[in-house]
Amino acid sequence: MKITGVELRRISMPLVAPFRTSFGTETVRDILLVKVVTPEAEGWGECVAMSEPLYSSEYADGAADVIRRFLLPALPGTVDAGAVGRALEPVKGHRMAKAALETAVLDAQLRASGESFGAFLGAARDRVPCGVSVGIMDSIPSLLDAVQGYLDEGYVRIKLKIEPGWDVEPVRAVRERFGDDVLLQVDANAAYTLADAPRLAKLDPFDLLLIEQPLANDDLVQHARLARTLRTPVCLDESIESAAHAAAAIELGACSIINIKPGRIGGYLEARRVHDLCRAHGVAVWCGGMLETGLGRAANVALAALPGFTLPGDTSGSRRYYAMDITAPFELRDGHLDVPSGPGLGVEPIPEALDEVTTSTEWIPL
Ligand SMILES: O=C(O)CCC(=O)N[C@@H](C(=O)O)c1ccccc1
Repeated sequence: MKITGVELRRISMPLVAPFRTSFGTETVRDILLVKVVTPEAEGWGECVAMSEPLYSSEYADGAADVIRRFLLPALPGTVDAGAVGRALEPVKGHRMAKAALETAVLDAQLRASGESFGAFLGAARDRVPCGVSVGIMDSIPSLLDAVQGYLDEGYVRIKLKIEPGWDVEPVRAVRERFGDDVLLQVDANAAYTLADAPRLAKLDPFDLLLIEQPLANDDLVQHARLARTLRTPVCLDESIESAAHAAAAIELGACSIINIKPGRIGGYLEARRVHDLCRAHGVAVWCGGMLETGLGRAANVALAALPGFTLPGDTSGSRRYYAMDITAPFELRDGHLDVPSGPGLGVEPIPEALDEVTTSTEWIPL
């Protein structure tokens, strides 16, 4: 496709409630959107980088800068989405920025050809079961109220954020209140060290689906040592930034489940490669979330419909995070979200909603 130009747009999306993790509390999501304009169609990509480099080394201002100064100049005049990754290889890292640009090119291409994201990626289902991520709360009673509300909404899996001092007790309280049949998992966001292994082993009796990213992002060897001591399966998130990382983690026994977040991994094409690799090794995958708007959510729901996504993902309804989404809201139905079937992402930003949350736009002609 010949790219006429690219719009970098920043939006500020207030969360319906503070979302606390082991690395900070989000109250507003500052998001970089990338719009690729071609003669045939426009395409959208949502950069999942946070406003500060606390989840990973990337952050929204940095992503905009690297796209503006290095990624766009690296794109050939006419480009196919499958060639974007190769064209951007000389730039090291910046996977979330690359993912947003590649996704926007892919979306434009698919809108022009009339193919949906799900059909292109190889979706095997037309709806996906939805889990929900529950932040660290001020008290056990407020946690139980939140979990009750999400179960009432129909979520099929509960993920609890944990950190030292908020781990065994909240898990025990949820099990005691809601029973053993609720699908339950925890996410530490790298808040522990190997010295905490005895503490993490106290989670084993609660029959958790998994414990996500207990240790440091860059330490597969220690995760492998920890995995050998725990009964609860170890799942990696931040540690897996490519198919090569996934292969190394599987080889080392560092995890038995992987959370696939296309932005973290460098795009939906690499995410599919991780999916395919894991499926070949019998490693279950599920689709993670980064508080995406309906644009990123549409792409994630399409990805989550691939056959190897055998665990419910963090593909929640729009209202989990936003009172007003910038697209038509994703709404849970019987604990599932429908995979968009229209061309490309299958959703469009609603102009009025987008204008309301836009804090800056920048047009870059190519
Ligand atoms: O449902 C969602 O989109 C959020 C799921 C979630 O918990 N994301 C976590 C994570 O570590 O996976 C996160 C939150 C905020 C920022 C980055 C990551």
